[in-house]
Amino acid sequence: MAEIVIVDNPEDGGELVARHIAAQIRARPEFTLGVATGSTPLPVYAALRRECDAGLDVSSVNAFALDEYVGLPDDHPESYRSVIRREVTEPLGLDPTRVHVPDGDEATIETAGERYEALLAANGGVDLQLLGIGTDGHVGFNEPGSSLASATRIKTLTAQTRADNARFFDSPEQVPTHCITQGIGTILRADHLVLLAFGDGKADAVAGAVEGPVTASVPGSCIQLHRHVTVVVDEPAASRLERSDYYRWVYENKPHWQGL
Ligand SMILES: N[C@@H]1[C@@H](O)[C@H](O)[C@@H](COP(=O)(O)O)O[C@@H]1O
Repeated sequence: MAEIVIVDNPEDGGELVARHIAAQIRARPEFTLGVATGSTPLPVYAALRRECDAGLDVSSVNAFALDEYVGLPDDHPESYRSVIRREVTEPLGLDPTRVHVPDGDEATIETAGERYEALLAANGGVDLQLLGIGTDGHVGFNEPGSSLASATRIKTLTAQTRADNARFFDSPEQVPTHCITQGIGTILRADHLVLLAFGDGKADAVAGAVEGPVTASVPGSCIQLHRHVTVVVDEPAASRLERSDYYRWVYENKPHWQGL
């Protein structure tokens, strides 16, 4: 079972996860962090930045992003390459040559998935993968129906995801129709998955992912197939979990020697 941690607010969730990541980096400086875009992981990055300001050395940390839009120029402010640079690489002071984002260039898109898989394999994989979840249950950009064994590849975004992400663009029509995303099979190869979700808009997706059947119709339910998963949610996002009292009890009675 995944460990479900119900926190008072996103900031506490960010602190908890960042403290764990910082400890891992201190133990092994060449740590590989799987980074995600979206608003959900921002409190983790903010807390990690405080760790860096307090002296955490991240010069050997590698980072791999989950996904990218197809067809946006690299320097478009909403390309995930730009978002990761602005929200992760620069504030944390990561070495940009160690930060990787799938290549969404249309001209070479046909081989981009294979190239990204090869890069991940050459790096030895991801140690800890941060995940948000879409309101439709997607992880990365694996929309409902994505194969649970999928590798990095091109996907067509759903109308729901395009509507959700329209807030980042001047108009809804500007949201790209296609993306390249690590597959669910790729994500499941990371050593530790940390899925975060905040707000009641995520309550159904969280309930489906944690307690629903494992199904390609709710890609987030893939976490049930992984041996080491931590789900960090606030009360509103946890509100549709049937066993939340049990999760709280488990967390409160966790042996002191067990980390995240
Ligand atoms: N591709 C990203 C996902 O990786 C992210 O987890 C999700 C939720 O975003 P947010 O955290 O802003 O709710 O939507 C985006 O479309």
